[in-house]
Amino acid sequence: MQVHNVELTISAVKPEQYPDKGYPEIALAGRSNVGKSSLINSLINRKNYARTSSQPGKTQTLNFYNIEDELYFVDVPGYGYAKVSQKEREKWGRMLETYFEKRQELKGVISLVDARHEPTKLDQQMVEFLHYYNLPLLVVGTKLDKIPKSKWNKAESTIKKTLKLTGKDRLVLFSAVTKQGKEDIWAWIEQQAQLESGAN
Ligand SMILES: Nc1nc2c(ncn2[C@@H]2O[C@H](COP(=O)(O)OP(=O)(O)OP(=O)(O)O)[C@@H](O)[C@H]2O)c(=O)[nH]1
Repeated sequence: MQVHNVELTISAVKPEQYPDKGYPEIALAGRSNVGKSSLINSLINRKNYARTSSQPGKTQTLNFYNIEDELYFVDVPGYGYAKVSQKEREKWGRMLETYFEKRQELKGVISLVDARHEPTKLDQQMVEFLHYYNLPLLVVGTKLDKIPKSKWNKAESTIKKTLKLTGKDRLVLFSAVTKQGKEDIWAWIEQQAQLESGAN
């Protein structure tokens, strides 16, 4: 997709605030600092649209980005930030459950993991949760430029094995620096959202 127009429609905390346009939605989830804002910025060809932060886990809202009046990217707040209280964490869990369980417009979830390391317990729990709701899943292994090419296969198999990915799930390794993987990610998004494909 050629992205020219992007707009942060709403930062929502409850379903009444979700947009009502009916566009397909692709959610992006991952632990704090995994590279989610960088991926979103790469996908929409912007340098700094989605905020890349040095304060991990700040956002506790679902941020709906309107992409070309065709779909929404839904930026799910990062998990695994130690300084968040138990109460905040429960609130976050309930917000996600409500969204993932009930949202008809949700067509797929991109779950980000750091390709340099074995996925964490929280990464595993997120994938279990998405499997439970039977949501189409694309796992993106980030920061690929930080791994030597000779270790890419190993990184892939570690992610697949640790997250117990099934034949239905997809895995793409990605770098926000080299943009490797970007086209495959867009192809998956267009397929899930049933958009016509086009060069980006
Ligand atoms: N080398 C390299 N660095 C990356 C890549 N992606 C992200 N980073 C860096 O990793 C750090 C975190 O990236 P963000 O995109 O802000 O991560 P985030 O997941 O949005 O973080 P939160 O805002 O805390 O949720 C930043 O310093 C980025 O520059 C990548 O593909 N390669």
